[in-house]
Amino acid sequence: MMQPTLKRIHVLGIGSIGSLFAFHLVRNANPVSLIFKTREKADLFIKSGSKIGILEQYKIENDKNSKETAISPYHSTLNNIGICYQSGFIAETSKGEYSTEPQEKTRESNKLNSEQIYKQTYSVKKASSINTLLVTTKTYQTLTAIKNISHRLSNDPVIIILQNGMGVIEELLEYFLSAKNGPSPKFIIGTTSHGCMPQKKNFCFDHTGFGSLYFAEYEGNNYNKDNLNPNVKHVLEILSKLPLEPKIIEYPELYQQLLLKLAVNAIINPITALNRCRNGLVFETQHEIHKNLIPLLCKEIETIYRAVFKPTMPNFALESNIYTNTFNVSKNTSNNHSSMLRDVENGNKTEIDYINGYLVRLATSFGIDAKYNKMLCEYIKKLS
Ligand SMILES: CC(C)(CO)[C@@H](O)C(=O)[O-]
Repeated sequence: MMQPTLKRIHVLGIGSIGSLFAFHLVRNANPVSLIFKTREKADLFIKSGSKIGILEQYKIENDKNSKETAISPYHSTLNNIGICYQSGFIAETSKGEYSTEPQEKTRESNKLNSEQIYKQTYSVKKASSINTLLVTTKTYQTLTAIKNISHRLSNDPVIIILQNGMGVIEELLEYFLSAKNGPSPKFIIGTTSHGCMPQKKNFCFDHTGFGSLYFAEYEGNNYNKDNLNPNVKHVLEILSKLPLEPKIIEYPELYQQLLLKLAVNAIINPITALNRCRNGLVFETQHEIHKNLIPLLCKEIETIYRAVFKPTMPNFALESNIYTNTFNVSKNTSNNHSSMLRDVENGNKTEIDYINGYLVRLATSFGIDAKYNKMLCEYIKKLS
């Protein structure tokens, strides 16, 4: 069998989750390139030392019998010793340039613009083509971000999609199908409840909640579980070694995990954004209105999922299980500002169209009126 020709993993979307994964991929000895949106951002990364810092902040039980002590091989090295830095990344731009270490500084002329300063300061090289791409961008930015790097994709890249919300894979499939003679990627879809938040310091993050992590080959790849594509298999092997408790599963099970996570996000994200509160306060009594809304949302989501899975309803999709699962995530990530709250705080667009909006579209396709999800979409859009 032909050996996969995978070299470097490119990460698109250098936010909290992208950085957490890039950090652990490099610690596991995988070559990683970070694709920054702008030259300025790549420049800032290099000036900050070309490193990512992670502070493991999730609670570790000291009890010897506790399962949690076995979660990550990095506990002993990372926990209680403060932030841990990882270097060894290449910073790239979407155009396909990357910068090596600073050359002799020649910044004496203030007549130079930032582009010229950059060119004189760093040696800018042409970046390699992309075989393996980990996408952790915001859902609404993904299609544009992929279009911007499409000239750099190899003929048969493996694209891993790991983000909140749903609906992006459909957009990407449509794009790649319509681009004649373009690359024909194989997709891996992931979902995670690991909590990670940016610190004030550039490129430093708090890993605040040790959650779950699942990956599966996307079924639309003409998935055949007895004969996985060798490149996909190789990438799944790399992902399975991450110290974040990854589980490699089959797509139908992953689809359920995606819908489970979607339900969590459809409750925690808009409620934290509307109340400007941390995840841990979503179920607290001081937020009475939204406390009453949660059971209604759980019921509505159950109705939608019942239509999706008809005639066999999986347990996770029952109203009571959606409630319990969301409650647990809110407690496990209690100190987090949800991604939607952070978007609202920073004046950014939110992912509401790919979370509650996706549920509304799914409901409509079954003739269901998802009025509580619709209401949350309207409220959130007024904020951002
Ligand atoms: C799980 C979650 C709600 C934790 O903050 C996260 O998915 C988020 O912030 O969107």
